[in-house]
Amino acid sequence: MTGASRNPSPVPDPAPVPARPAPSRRQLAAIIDHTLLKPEATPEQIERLCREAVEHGFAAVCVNPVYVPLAAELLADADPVVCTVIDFPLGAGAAADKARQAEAALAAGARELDVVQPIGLLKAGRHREVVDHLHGVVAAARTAGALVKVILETGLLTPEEIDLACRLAVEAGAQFVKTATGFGPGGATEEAVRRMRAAVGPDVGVKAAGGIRDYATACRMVAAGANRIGASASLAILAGAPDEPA
Ligand SMILES: O=C[C@H](O)COP(=O)(O)O
Repeated sequence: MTGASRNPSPVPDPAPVPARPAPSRRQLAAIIDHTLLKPEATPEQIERLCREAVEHGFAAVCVNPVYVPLAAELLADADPVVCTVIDFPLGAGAAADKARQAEAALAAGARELDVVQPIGLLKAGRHREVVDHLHGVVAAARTAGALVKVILETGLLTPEEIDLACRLAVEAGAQFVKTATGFGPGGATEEAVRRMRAAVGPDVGVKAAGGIRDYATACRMVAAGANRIGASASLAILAGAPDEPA
Protein backbone atom coordinates (compact mmCIF):
# COMPACT_ATOMS: atom_id res chain seq x y z
CA MET A 1 0.00 0.00 0.00
CA THR A 2 1.35 3.44 -0.84
CA GLY A 3 1.50 6.31 1.61
CA ALA A 4 -0.93 8.27 -0.57
CA SER A 5 -3.60 5.57 -0.50
CA ARG A 6 -3.73 5.07 3.23
CA ASN A 7 -6.91 5.96 5.01
CA PRO A 8 -6.06 6.66 8.64
CA SER A 9 -8.71 6.19 11.28
CA PRO A 10 -10.71 9.37 11.89
CA VAL A 11 -10.31 8.71 15.59
CA PRO A 12 -6.86 9.60 16.97
CA ASP A 13 -4.71 6.84 18.40
CA PRO A 14 -7.07 4.55 20.31
CA ALA A 15 -5.23 4.86 23.61
CA PRO A 16 -2.51 2.33 22.79
CA VAL A 17 -0.41 3.26 25.81
CA PRO A 18 -1.68 2.69 29.35
CA ALA A 19 -0.53 5.30 31.85
CA ARG A 20 0.26 2.37 34.15
CA PRO A 21 2.10 0.12 33.90
CA ALA A 22 4.95 2.06 32.36
CA PRO A 23 4.89 1.57 28.58
CA SER A 24 7.33 -0.73 26.87
CA ARG A 25 9.69 0.48 24.16
CA ARG A 26 7.37 -0.83 21.45
CA GLN A 27 4.23 0.67 23.00
CA LEU A 28 5.83 4.07 23.37
CA ALA A 29 7.34 4.05 19.87
CA ALA A 30 3.87 3.48 18.44
CA ILE A 31 2.74 6.92 19.66
CA ILE A 32 5.91 8.89 18.85
CA ASP A 33 6.33 11.23 15.88
CA HIS A 34 10.03 10.83 15.11
CA THR A 35 10.91 14.43 14.36
CA LEU A 36 13.59 16.33 12.45
CA LEU A 37 12.63 19.92 11.74
CA LYS A 38 15.99 21.70 12.03
CA PRO A 39 16.53 24.04 9.10
CA GLU A 40 19.92 22.50 8.41
CA ALA A 41 18.58 18.92 8.17
CA THR A 42 19.97 17.17 5.08
CA PRO A 43 18.34 14.57 2.80
CA GLU A 44 20.73 11.99 4.24
CA GLN A 45 19.47 12.74 7.76
CA ILE A 46 15.88 12.39 6.58
CA GLU A 47 16.72 9.03 5.04
CA ARG A 48 18.13 7.92 8.38
CA LEU A 49 15.06 9.26 10.19
CA CYS A 50 12.82 7.15 7.95
CA ARG A 51 14.95 4.03 8.45
CA GLU A 52 14.79 4.54 12.22
CA ALA A 53 11.03 5.05 12.10
CA VAL A 54 10.56 1.67 10.42
CA GLU A 55 13.09 -0.08 12.63
CA HIS A 56 11.57 1.12 15.89
CA GLY A 57 7.91 1.26 14.87
CA PHE A 58 7.31 4.99 15.31
CA ALA A 59 3.87 6.34 14.45
CA ALA A 60 5.21 8.90 11.99
CA VAL A 61 8.17 10.88 10.83
CA CYS A 62 7.70 14.63 11.20
CA VAL A 63 9.68 16.57 8.60
CA ASN A 64 9.65 19.97 6.96
CA PRO A 65 7.59 20.26 3.74
CA VAL A 66 10.67 20.19 1.52
CA TYR A 67 11.26 16.59 2.59
CA VAL A 68 7.71 15.25 2.29
CA PRO A 69 8.25 13.74 -1.19
CA LEU A 70 11.43 11.98 -0.05
CA ALA A 71 9.89 10.65 3.16
CA ALA A 72 6.71 9.57 1.35
CA GLU A 73 8.76 7.64 -1.18
CA LEU A 74 10.89 5.97 1.47
CA LEU A 75 7.88 5.02 3.62
CA ALA A 76 5.52 4.12 0.78
CA ASP A 77 5.36 0.46 1.85
CA ALA A 78 5.96 0.99 5.56
CA ASP A 79 3.74 1.63 8.55
CA PRO A 80 5.01 5.02 9.77
CA VAL A 81 3.16 7.84 8.05
CA VAL A 82 4.57 11.17 6.92
CA CYS A 83 3.72 14.16 9.08
CA THR A 84 4.70 17.67 8.11
CA VAL A 85 4.34 21.16 9.49
CA ILE A 86 2.25 24.02 8.14
CA ASP A 87 2.98 27.74 8.63
CA PHE A 88 5.79 26.63 10.89
CA PRO A 89 7.10 27.77 13.31
CA LEU A 90 5.31 31.13 13.66
CA GLY A 91 1.73 30.52 12.50
CA ALA A 92 1.76 34.10 11.29
CA GLY A 93 1.04 33.52 7.60
CA ALA A 94 -2.24 34.21 5.81
CA ALA A 95 -5.09 31.71 6.05
CA ALA A 96 -4.92 31.07 2.31
CA ASP A 97 -1.20 30.32 2.58
CA LYS A 98 -1.85 27.75 5.30
CA ALA A 99 -4.42 26.04 3.07
CA ARG A 100 -2.10 26.10 0.04
CA GLN A 101 0.77 24.62 2.05
CA ALA A 102 -1.56 21.92 3.30
CA GLU A 103 -2.75 21.01 -0.18
CA ALA A 104 0.80 20.82 -1.51
CA ALA A 105 1.96 18.65 1.40
CA LEU A 106 -0.98 16.29 1.01
CA ALA A 107 -0.39 15.99 -2.73
CA ALA A 108 3.22 15.10 -1.95
CA GLY A 109 2.20 12.29 0.40
CA ALA A 110 1.81 13.81 3.88
CA ARG A 111 -0.89 12.14 5.96
CA GLU A 112 -0.64 14.24 9.11
CA LEU A 113 -0.39 18.04 9.22
CA ASP A 114 0.83 19.95 12.26
CA VAL A 115 -0.32 23.55 11.74
CA VAL A 116 0.63 26.46 13.98
CA GLN A 117 -2.38 28.45 15.06
CA PRO A 118 -2.38 32.23 14.42
CA ILE A 119 -1.29 33.12 17.94
CA GLY A 120 -1.64 36.88 17.69
CA LEU A 121 -5.19 36.62 16.37
CA LEU A 122 -6.09 34.36 19.28
CA LYS A 123 -4.70 36.87 21.74
CA ALA A 124 -6.55 39.69 19.97
CA GLY A 125 -9.86 37.90 20.44
CA ARG A 126 -10.34 37.42 16.69
CA HIS A 127 -11.71 33.95 17.22
CA ARG A 128 -13.59 33.58 13.94
CA GLU A 129 -10.38 34.25 12.00
CA VAL A 130 -8.48 31.69 14.08
CA VAL A 131 -11.06 29.05 13.19
CA ASP A 132 -10.95 30.10 9.53
CA HIS A 133 -7.14 29.71 9.43
CA LEU A 134 -7.42 26.21 10.82
CA HIS A 135 -10.49 25.18 8.92
CA GLY A 136 -8.82 25.66 5.54
CA VAL A 137 -6.20 23.11 6.57
CA VAL A 138 -8.76 20.75 8.07
CA ALA A 139 -10.88 20.85 4.91
CA ALA A 140 -7.90 19.98 2.71
CA ALA A 141 -6.86 17.18 5.07
CA ARG A 142 -10.33 15.71 5.24
CA THR A 143 -10.45 15.33 1.47
CA ALA A 144 -7.20 13.36 1.63
CA GLY A 145 -8.15 11.29 4.70
CA ALA A 146 -5.40 12.99 6.71
CA LEU A 147 -5.18 14.19 10.31
CA VAL A 148 -4.62 17.75 11.54
CA LYS A 149 -2.85 18.69 14.75
CA VAL A 150 -3.05 22.30 15.86
CA ILE A 151 0.12 23.58 17.49
CA LEU A 152 -0.83 26.01 20.25
CA GLU A 153 2.67 27.14 21.35
CA THR A 154 1.53 27.00 24.95
CA GLY A 155 4.65 28.80 26.23
CA LEU A 156 3.18 31.98 24.77
CA LEU A 157 -0.32 31.47 26.18
CA THR A 158 -2.09 32.03 29.48
CA PRO A 159 -4.02 29.07 30.91
CA GLU A 160 -7.26 30.66 29.72
CA GLU A 161 -5.83 31.13 26.24
CA ILE A 162 -4.85 27.44 26.19
CA ASP A 163 -8.46 26.51 26.97
CA LEU A 164 -9.77 28.86 24.30
CA ALA A 165 -7.26 27.65 21.69
CA CYS A 166 -8.33 24.06 22.34
CA ARG A 167 -11.98 24.96 21.87
CA LEU A 168 -11.26 26.76 18.59
CA ALA A 169 -9.13 23.89 17.27
CA VAL A 170 -11.94 21.45 18.01
CA GLU A 171 -14.48 23.81 16.44
CA ALA A 172 -12.32 23.92 13.30
CA GLY A 173 -12.45 20.11 13.13
CA ALA A 174 -8.87 19.26 14.09
CA GLN A 175 -8.16 15.77 15.38
CA PHE A 176 -5.34 16.79 17.75
CA VAL A 177 -4.04 19.74 19.70
CA LYS A 178 -0.27 19.94 20.17
CA THR A 179 1.72 21.81 22.79
CA ALA A 180 4.66 23.44 21.05
CA THR A 181 6.82 23.83 17.97
CA GLY A 182 10.09 23.13 19.76
CA PHE A 183 11.29 26.50 18.45
CA GLY A 184 9.34 28.81 20.77
CA PRO A 185 9.60 29.65 24.46
CA GLY A 186 9.09 26.66 26.72
CA GLY A 187 8.07 23.24 25.49
CA ALA A 188 5.67 20.59 26.62
CA THR A 189 4.73 20.76 30.29
CA GLU A 190 2.58 18.34 32.26
CA GLU A 191 0.40 21.23 33.34
CA ALA A 192 -0.30 22.30 29.75
CA VAL A 193 -0.98 18.72 28.63
CA ARG A 194 -3.36 18.14 31.53
CA ARG A 195 -5.16 21.36 30.73
CA MET A 196 -5.40 20.54 27.03
CA ARG A 197 -6.75 17.04 27.75
CA ALA A 198 -9.40 18.52 30.05
CA ALA A 199 -10.34 21.10 27.41
CA VAL A 200 -10.69 18.73 24.45
CA GLY A 201 -12.13 15.71 26.26
CA PRO A 202 -11.44 12.07 25.46
CA ASP A 203 -12.23 12.06 21.74
CA VAL A 204 -9.61 14.52 20.50
CA GLY A 205 -5.90 13.77 20.58
CA VAL A 206 -3.27 15.60 22.59
CA LYS A 207 0.29 15.64 21.26
CA ALA A 208 3.00 16.63 23.71
CA ALA A 209 6.02 18.06 21.87
CA GLY A 210 8.89 20.37 22.64
CA GLY A 211 11.81 19.47 24.87
CA ILE A 212 10.86 15.87 25.62
CA ARG A 213 14.24 14.21 25.91
CA ASP A 214 13.91 11.06 28.03
CA TYR A 215 11.65 8.15 28.89
CA ALA A 216 10.57 9.47 32.29
CA THR A 217 9.43 12.78 30.80
CA ALA A 218 7.57 11.00 27.99
CA CYS A 219 5.79 8.81 30.57
CA ARG A 220 4.78 11.87 32.57
CA MET A 221 3.27 13.40 29.42
CA VAL A 222 1.28 10.23 28.76
CA ALA A 223 0.10 10.16 32.37
CA ALA A 224 -0.99 13.80 32.01
CA GLY A 225 -3.15 12.90 29.03
CA ALA A 226 -1.00 12.86 25.90
CA ASN A 227 -1.70 10.14 23.36
CA ARG A 228 1.02 11.28 20.96
CA ILE A 229 4.55 12.45 21.62
CA GLY A 230 6.59 14.56 19.21
CA ALA A 231 10.32 14.49 19.76
CA SER A 232 13.63 14.84 18.03
CA ALA A 233 15.16 12.83 20.90
CA SER A 234 13.01 9.77 20.18
CA LEU A 235 15.90 7.34 20.24
CA ALA A 236 17.09 8.60 23.62
CA ILE A 237 13.52 8.30 24.90
CA LEU A 238 13.28 4.69 23.75
CA ALA A 239 16.70 3.89 25.18
CA GLY A 240 15.23 4.35 28.65
CA ALA A 241 12.16 2.19 28.02
CA PRO A 242 11.78 -1.39 29.24
CA ASP A 243 11.39 -4.27 26.76
CA GLU A 244 8.09 -5.20 28.41
CA PRO A 245 5.55 -3.01 30.25
CA ALA A 246 7.05 -2.42 33.70
O1 LIG B 1 7.15 19.13 16.58
C1 LIG B 1 7.98 18.73 17.34
C2 LIG B 1 9.04 19.52 17.92
O2 LIG B 1 9.71 20.27 16.97
C3 LIG B 1 10.00 18.64 18.61
O3 LIG B 1 10.72 19.43 19.49
P1 LIG B 1 12.05 18.86 20.13
O4 LIG B 1 13.11 19.00 19.07
O5 LIG B 1 12.29 19.74 21.31
O6 LIG B 1 11.84 17.42 20.49
